[in-house]
Amino acid sequence: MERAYDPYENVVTVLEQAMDVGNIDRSMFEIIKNPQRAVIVYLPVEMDDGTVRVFEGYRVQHSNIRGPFKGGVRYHQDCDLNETMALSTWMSLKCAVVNIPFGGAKGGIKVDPKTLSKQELRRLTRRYTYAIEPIIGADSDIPAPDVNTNSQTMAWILDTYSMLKGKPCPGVVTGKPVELGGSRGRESATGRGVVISSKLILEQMGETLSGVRVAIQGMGNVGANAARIFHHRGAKVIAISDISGGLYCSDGLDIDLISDFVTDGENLLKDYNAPGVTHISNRELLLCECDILVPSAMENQINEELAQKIKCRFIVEGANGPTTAAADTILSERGINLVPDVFANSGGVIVSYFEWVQNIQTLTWERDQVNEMLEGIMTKAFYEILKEVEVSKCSLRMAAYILAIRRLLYAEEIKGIFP
Ligand SMILES: NC(=O)C1=CN([C@@H]2O[C@H](COP(=O)(O)OP(=O)(O)OC[C@H]3O[C@@H](n4cnc5c(N)ncnc54)[C@H](OP(=O)(O)O)[C@@H]3O)[C@@H](O)[C@H]2O)C=CC1
Ligand SMILES: O=C(O)CCC(=O)C(=O)O
Repeated sequence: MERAYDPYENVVTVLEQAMDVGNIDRSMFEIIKNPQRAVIVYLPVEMDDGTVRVFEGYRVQHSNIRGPFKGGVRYHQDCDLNETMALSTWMSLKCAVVNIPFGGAKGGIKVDPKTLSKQELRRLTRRYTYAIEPIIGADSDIPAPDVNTNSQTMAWILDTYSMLKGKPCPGVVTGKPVELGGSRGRESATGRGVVISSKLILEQMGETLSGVRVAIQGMGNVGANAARIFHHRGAKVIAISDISGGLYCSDGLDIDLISDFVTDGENLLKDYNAPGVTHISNRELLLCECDILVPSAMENQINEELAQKIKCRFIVEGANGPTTAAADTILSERGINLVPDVFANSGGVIVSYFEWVQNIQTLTWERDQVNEMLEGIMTKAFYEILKEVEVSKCSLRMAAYILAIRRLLYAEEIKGIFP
């Protein structure tokens, strides 16, 4: 019988592969593999009808060796401890790849947020913050948005934490509203980073974004912002999707019109109609002929079976862990270039870093300055990854992992592992 996909098992497999390819001392593997702390919390919440439900939540702190723990909070019905462990590991790797002074963490609550009212979500978020308050803080662990959470969620976390501390603590979360100390450019940063990654990989082939055909799975924070920025930079977004299915137009979709249609969060793409636009399934989107495929929804979207059939030239991973380790090998054999999640979606945490720096120094920066600095950090990291590709004769994913693992282990070594 086929075993169910486990994201943590997947990231551990890739870590092992990278340590072998990079010739890294395997005796250090357990340090990289295991999170420093994994917390499960149970959250009693009063529903609007007066009943009480208890939700399960998590905060996994993978590593703070290079700086405070950092990573988003996800609300999803399939969220569990193993997924949160995988996501926290990816955060440590991501911050190390782009060389920002943060470690890695991730949080989540097992809940389908679409079944809760706004008031119920607020009470749930406040309960969760209360439960993890002892282990978060501007100098210890800094949450941010992830799937089904946003600047509003961060505002609730900020307010609850500040109430408990008896003072404003803006640096405890990033991705909050600009009016509460959020950074300009954070909302669109992950999508912008995906476009920067695409531009950088195309440049290696002597190409530009102009006219390239892009298919994007997921029309949330990452996918929608990436779609908009691709569109405005001259790429042709030919397919996009959300949970209800996808839209396809070989001449390019009108992303501005579609964004307006889905902006309030009420409308689904399945209800969008326009001349020349056809409805496709998420599977058809992943298999459509295009230059760049951007999975920006969930893990485990590109498996072995799909990897054999995918018809794109490049994959740029907007989501965390959308490609399984087995699929990765097949894509590599087929010569499909893949820009890995730990680099491609790092724009969010990079601008979160800028937000945190602004908060602790009581500064506010302009959007252009933020975007320019984001591009600078990503470009530098990309060339470091390319250098590692040459040295280790490996894929971009392997090179990014090798670079990150070496940085994490070097920090362990100079700190002195034992007290
Ligand atoms: N937000 C951020 O800054 C960052 C996010 N990421 C990663 O990017 C990915 C997306 O996150 P984000 O955009 O924030 O999340 P959002 O909740 O904003 O959006 C998720 C999108 O994916 C769609 N979706 C969910 N499940 C499926 C599915 N099975 N098939 C197709 N579409 C699906 C959702 O559709 P619907 O809305 O209809 O449910 C929605 O359009 C995640 O892997 C996340 O960890 C990585 C770095 C930073
Ligand atoms: O902005 C952040 O701190 C983290 C974003 C995130 O969760 C991620 O990169 O996966």
